[in-house]
Amino acid sequence: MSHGAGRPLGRGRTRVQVGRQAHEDMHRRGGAVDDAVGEFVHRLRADRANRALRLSFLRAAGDNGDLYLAHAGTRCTLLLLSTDDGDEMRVLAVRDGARAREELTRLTVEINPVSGAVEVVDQSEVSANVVALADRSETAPDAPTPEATAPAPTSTLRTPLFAQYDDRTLVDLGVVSSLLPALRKVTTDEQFEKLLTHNLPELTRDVLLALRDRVDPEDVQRDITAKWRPDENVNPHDWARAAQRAVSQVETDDDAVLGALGKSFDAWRLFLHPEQQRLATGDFKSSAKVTGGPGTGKTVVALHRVRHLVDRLTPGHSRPVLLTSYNTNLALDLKERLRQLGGDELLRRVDVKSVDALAREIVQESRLPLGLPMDDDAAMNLWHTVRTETGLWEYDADFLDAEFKHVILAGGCGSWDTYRRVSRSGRPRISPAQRHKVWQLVQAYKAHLEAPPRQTTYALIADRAADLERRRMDRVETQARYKDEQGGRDLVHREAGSGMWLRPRYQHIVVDEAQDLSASHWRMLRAMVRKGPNDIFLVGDAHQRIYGSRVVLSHQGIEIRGRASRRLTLNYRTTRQILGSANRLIEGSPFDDLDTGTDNLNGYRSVLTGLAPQFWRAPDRLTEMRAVATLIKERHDIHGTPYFAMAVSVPDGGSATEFAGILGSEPYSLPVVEMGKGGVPADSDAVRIGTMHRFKGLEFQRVFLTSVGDGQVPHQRIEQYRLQNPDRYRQEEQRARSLVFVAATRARDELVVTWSGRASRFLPPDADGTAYRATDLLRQDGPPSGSSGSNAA
Ligand SMILES: Nc1ncnc2c1ncn2[C@@H]1O[C@H](COP(=O)(O)OP(=O)(O)OP(=O)(O)O)[C@@H](O)[C@H]1O
Repeated sequence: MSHGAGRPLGRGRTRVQVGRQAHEDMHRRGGAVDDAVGEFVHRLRADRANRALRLSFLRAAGDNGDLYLAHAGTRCTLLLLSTDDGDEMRVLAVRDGARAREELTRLTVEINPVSGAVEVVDQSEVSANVVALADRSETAPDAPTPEATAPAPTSTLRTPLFAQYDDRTLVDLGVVSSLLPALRKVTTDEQFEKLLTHNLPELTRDVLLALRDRVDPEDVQRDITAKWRPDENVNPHDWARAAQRAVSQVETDDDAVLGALGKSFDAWRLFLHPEQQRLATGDFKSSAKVTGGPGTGKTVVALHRVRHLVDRLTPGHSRPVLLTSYNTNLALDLKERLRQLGGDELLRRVDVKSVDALAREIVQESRLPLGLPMDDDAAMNLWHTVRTETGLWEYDADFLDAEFKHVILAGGCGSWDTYRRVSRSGRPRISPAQRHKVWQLVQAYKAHLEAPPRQTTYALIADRAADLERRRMDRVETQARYKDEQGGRDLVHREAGSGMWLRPRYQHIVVDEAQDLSASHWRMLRAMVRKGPNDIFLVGDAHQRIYGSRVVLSHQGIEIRGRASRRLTLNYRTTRQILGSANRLIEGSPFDDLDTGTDNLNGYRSVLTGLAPQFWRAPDRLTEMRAVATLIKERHDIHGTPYFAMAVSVPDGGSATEFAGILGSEPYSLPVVEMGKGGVPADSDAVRIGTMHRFKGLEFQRVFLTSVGDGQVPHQRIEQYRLQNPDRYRQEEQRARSLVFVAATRARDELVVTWSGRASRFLPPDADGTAYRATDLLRQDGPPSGSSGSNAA
């Protein structure tokens, strides 16, 4: 049935949604288009009959939907889907310029039978691009492509890239059917890359990339397609239902849509992957855990989870939800991102703080003598002092510190007798006699801390806080039992003398970067929330563990069962090229799943494509630093990258100062800022310089991973353990790999790796031979380093 002028649109308010592809159209076109669409949506909501909107009927979509074109200011034209007689409208695509109307008219719009999403494809533009490339290779068969320098056979002789999959298979996997004619013409990787530059539906893009990487269709079905299936059957002709189904769209109310149409556009505020959405809004019998490689949106899920939990609270003024993380600067970052998601209203119901800050507050609140907390460096120095005083040189400070935190405190070892028996699984082996010596060292360490002026460490504070919270929770539970025995009468209890209400400290706890928390932290958190549905929700990745040691959550009373443990695999931050190099850093090493199992990065992938990482080799350190300065200056001056979007990672604090000195002085004079514990002011337009530790959880457009030389990464001091203590050696090596992995995966668009002397063994074996030479870069007549250049990764 067709409607000459569409179903009549009565007056009245309309619910307006903006689809993901339309958002991407806007994002690609920039701020003015965002503003124009925002203004249009605002007016459409108020009255769809407003003539100034210049809505014109285009064609019917199935039996219960209509497509309209509309003008948003003078800047752009929109394609809209109207259902329910105009009560529901969805912006499907946005174009600007003189040919906008024509471009929108020729779009194919269909309901994807797998996901139920309304999807848009510009068939003619896609075909034209693909065909143009095919023609080029026919007329110039010898022209080298980036992938192949051998003469290319003409396209007529080539087999289409996806020939082995029939149409049915592709559509069943989720590929939008209107793309198939163009897809069948794709015979080279170059054409495929071109196809990917189009604003394709997310599922289609992901499936095609997986098939191109030779992933078995059955695995694609399980790992990708299945995650997009809604809980109901999809009717690909029911446009009204499809419009309501808002696949992966988490904000459906209009104010939220409008709010996001500003200049601070961030897709994650509006659209989650269906798997992310399921996790953020799921109902779990007890705790839940989300793992996944860097950039898979774990933090995004954690933030949405917080909002979901807050939305379900009864109104009040308290803060019953805790959002916590290991680092102070990350906690600050989380607070800011939470504000972006739900404004001050959301923040008012949430405590956002680092675990150590929280532990400190608990101990302070108890009024027990706390002692002055030492920072990590001072705590480490104290181990050096104790070793010197006792003459027990056999154990280094790193080992002792870890043994103290991860065995003695984690195991609640208050006496030699308990330490003698405690399990040390996962720790380097030591004999019973050695264990005794370690115990002596620990006693000396504690004696130092207790001597006036009393001092303490964050590990001890967390341990003390965990005990205090455990006792508090015991009392809460005793009172609850008493209340039950009294027939459920609502007793108002107060802690004798303290004036504090006796109730669990939080209703829900959400933890980011969970892999770095210690056993004491988990004990404390466990005791802050009553065991029950949705108590603790944690996100983390053992591949990125750079502080703590393995903690088995179930041993800390945190139970995660069946479907409450999920892994995210789609990276939204880093290009496939960068990810490929980063993944090689940790390939083959075993990692845990934060519980009793193991984890891996199977299926971990990115749908973003970009440059291969660049490798630069320098004969000495000064040349390396000058090369980095030159590259940064060029990215800024020629490619327009703001300074704040670039970061330089260094192995230690001393190198940070050294780099800052060279970059900041003549002839480069670049604005630089060192990344400290408290982060960096967001508005300072300066290149960030920091140790790899500081890069955790952050992201930058371009990352310069420096000093990745032999003896520096991993540090040569670990060589002493190679023969003498192989367990320790493995641990140190794994941590060093994780650290470089974390730093490398912060890069969004470009990763530049530099070193002086010989390359680190973590880099590809031919790195020294294939890397660019920093000396060429610094020669007056040397070649430019072009951020579009690439070399072997
Ligand atoms: N569904 C989504 N749509 C668009 N962008 C997303 C989505 N999910 C995450 N992102 C973006 O991907 C990037 C990485 O997200 P996030 O920081 O949550 O990842 P993560 O898994 O916590 O990473 P890491 O472990 O490396 O800290 C961010 O830029 C975020 O905005």
